[in-house]
Parts: sequence; C-alpha cells; structure tokens
Amino acid sequence: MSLRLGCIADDYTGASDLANTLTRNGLRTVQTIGVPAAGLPLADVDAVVVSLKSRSIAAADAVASSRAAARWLRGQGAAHVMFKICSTFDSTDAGNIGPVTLALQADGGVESLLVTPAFPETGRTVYQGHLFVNGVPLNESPLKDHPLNPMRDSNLVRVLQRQCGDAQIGLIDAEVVARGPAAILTRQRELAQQHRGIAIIDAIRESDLLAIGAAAIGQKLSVGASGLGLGLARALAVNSVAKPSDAGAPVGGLAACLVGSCSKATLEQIDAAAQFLPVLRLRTENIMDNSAEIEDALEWAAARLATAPVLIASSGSTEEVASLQERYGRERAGHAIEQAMAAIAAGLVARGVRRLVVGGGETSGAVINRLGISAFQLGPEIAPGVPVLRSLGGKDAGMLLALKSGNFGGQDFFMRALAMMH
Ligand SMILES: Nc1ncnc2c1ncn2[C@@H]1O[C@H](COP(=O)(O)OP(=O)(O)O)[C@@H](O)[C@H]1O
Ligand SMILES: O=C(O)[C@@H](O)C(=O)COP(=O)(O)O
Repeated sequence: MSLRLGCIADDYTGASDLANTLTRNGLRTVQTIGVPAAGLPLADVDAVVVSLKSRSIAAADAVASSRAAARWLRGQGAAHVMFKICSTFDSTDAGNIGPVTLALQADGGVESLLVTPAFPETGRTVYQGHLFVNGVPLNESPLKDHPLNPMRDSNLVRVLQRQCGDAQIGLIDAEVVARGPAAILTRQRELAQQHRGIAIIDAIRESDLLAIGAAAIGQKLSVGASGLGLGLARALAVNSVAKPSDAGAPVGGLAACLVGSCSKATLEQIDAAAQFLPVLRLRTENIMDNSAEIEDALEWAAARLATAPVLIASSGSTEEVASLQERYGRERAGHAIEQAMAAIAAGLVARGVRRLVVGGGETSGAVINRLGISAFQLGPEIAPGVPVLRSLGGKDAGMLLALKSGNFGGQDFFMRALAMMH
C-alpha cells in the first residue's frame, strides 16, 4: 500500500508529537528512527514519521539526512512530504530549517510551499508572521534562553530569511487564511510570481490549520509543527477513524525518568515530581570532568528502583547552564551531557527498566540512539504532544517510552506519564 503522508522530523520528541497528532486525526502512523531498514511492515500504515536528530547539527549533515529520508518516503508512495520542525522554530542563523527546506524544495521541483510552526493546542500561534508562545512573543518567552538555540526574534519571515540566502521569504497573513484554501492558493501563486516560493503562513486557531492543510495537501512539500500535521491529516482522513491500538498495553518491569531539558516547564515538572519520587540531580561539572558520575547515578538508581520509579536530571537553571557553557562551550557541554544521559539510559535498561520517560528533544535523541530502538507504535496521549510509545524491533522491543519536548506537559507530567505506563 502507498503511504498517504510522509514526514521528516528534525528531532525525536518532535516526531512523537507529530505521530501522536496524525494518529489522533485518523492516520495509522508509525514513527521510525532514521530511514528504516527493509522489512518494517508498512501494509497497514497511512503515515510514517522518520525521526532525525538534525536540528542542532551542521547544516550540510541535516540536509543530507533529510534528503535521504524524503527520497525513501517518496519511494514508499508519499505524494506529500512534511518537514516537521519545532513549534518554537528552534534553529540558528546557520540553519537548519532554511537549508533543509531549500534542499527538499529543489529535489521535489516544488514551486511554492507553506511554512507554519503554529500549534494552538500548545499555545503556539503565528500572527503577521510573528510567533507567540502562550501569548508572549517568541523572543520574550523562555525560548530566548534555550541552551542550544536561543530564539531572540519573533519575526519568522526575518528568521527564515537569514537562513535562506538569496531565496526570498513571503508572508500569507491571517486575513487571507480566514478566506480559506482557495484564497491561500491564490496568494501563494502571487508570491511565487514575485519569486517568493517559500511563505510563512499565519495560524491562530484550528480552523486556520484546516484551511492550510487543505491547501497544502495538493502540493508536494510543507514545513511546520504538529498543527500543520493536524491540517494535513484532516485533509486526508476525512472519513476515517484510526482503530485504537494496543500499543499502550502493560509491559511490566522497572520504571525511570531521565531529564536533560532545561526549559522552565521541565524545571517545574522536576520540582513537582520530587515530592513523590526519589530525584537525583547530576553534578554536570563532574560529567565534564569525566569522573564517575554515570556509575554513581546507576548505583543510586539501583538502590531505589525496586521500590519506586526514579528520576535522574542534568537540568539546570539559566544561570547554571550559562556558567557551564562559559567554561566548556555550548556544544561541548550539551553533547557531553547528552552522552552521559544515553549511558545512564543503557545502564538502567540493563538493570531491568522497561518503562522510560525522557525529557528533552536532544536528550531523547541521544538516549534512543544508544538503546538502538528502530521504530515506535503510538499509544495513548499523556499530554498534548506527548504520547506513550511502544518500541518495535531490536533487543529492546516492547518497552514503553515517552519522549517529552522540554516545553510540553503540565506540572504533574512525570507522575501522569508513570501512571499511564504499566
Ligand atoms: N545543566 C546543564 N547545563 C548545560 N547544558 C545542559 C544541562 N543539562 C542539559 N543540558 C543540555 O541542554 C540541551 C537541552 O536540549 P533538549 O534535550 O533538546 O531539551 P529541550 O527539549 O528543552 O530543547 C541538551 O543538549 C542537554 O545536553
Ligand atoms: O513542535 C514542538 O514544539 C515539539 O514537537 C518539538 O519539536 C520539541 O522539541 P524539544 O523542545 O527540543 O523537545
């Protein structure tokens, strides 16, 4: 069977967020880690979300892996490919949203395409090309202090323009969107004639996303967050309802949470969890100094896991993050901590953990890569954008996981996740 929708996500939490939205809107969806090896059963699947860890790597590498994923998806019959980016447009002036979009546009021979990170269900809206996070302009939101991609400009036309060299970026505003898909397509054609083949498009509410999805689905490529996925899924799955899956069925075994996100929301969630769970806060200086922090953490966990789930976090305040980065450099600090979290994850699984909640996109990427998981089936939703996942294939098949975007979930997220993962 041909895929109805192919998606490429630039990180793993983002991929599970999108796969969750597609599933909830009627598409039978599988999340793969990278381009899957031959043999993944796709007979009963409408959509595949290929997860890449390409958000914060060199632009040339992000382009190469995204191109390979698009080729594979088109080879499976996907007429439309969506490039899933973060709803807070996480990127730098060096990329990677612009370079990847330009490459996919060129490969697909795409004259015109729509870009929107809007996801109103989680408070992300775009108006006059400016991105708001829970009503606050992006550059005033907590994203201004992200450890890897601090977002200091809410004007997405400007942000994307800086990543796209000579290609001119257009804007389709809320007034056009409110007039529906035909008006959007007309405006896209006008912009394309002015050599603006890439357009940021406003979206404030779900009805906007439906109009955008209906306009975009007839084209070969679109770029956005889960809100765009909702629009595309609804345009495709008008009459179908995906059957409930048994992906969330109990697996038993021990449970743990591993957290590397330093977002404001996650810091609050860790504090809330500490009232109910043993929480270990890693000494990040020790991780950088190659000391025995990983072994110590595993020993600490082993002494507690049999009686209760544990939570291990590297997360620090904006000041703590800044001080570590000053000493070791942003990338080196981020990478070393991610690798430490991955090693702890492997150690926890070796000690019998079968239910694992991971906080943070890059952190999730490092953990899932280390565990060697190749694909996920979608289970029930824990919070908007965060589903329960069941691992498929490989030695760690049949684990339950949740990959939480740093900014998603309510204060009780970790307790809620553990209560849904048996
Ligand atoms: N205490 C810390 N100091 C500096 N960097 C940290 C600290 N804890 C985690 N990090 C790094 O910050 C980054 C967080 O990114 P990520 O896991 O994607 O979270 P989010 O989902 O909030 O973006 C990772 O690279 C992680 O290794
Ligand atoms: O679109 C979103 O906000 C999320 O799906 C996402 O991409 C999360 O990224 P992280 O915050 O880095 O986990």
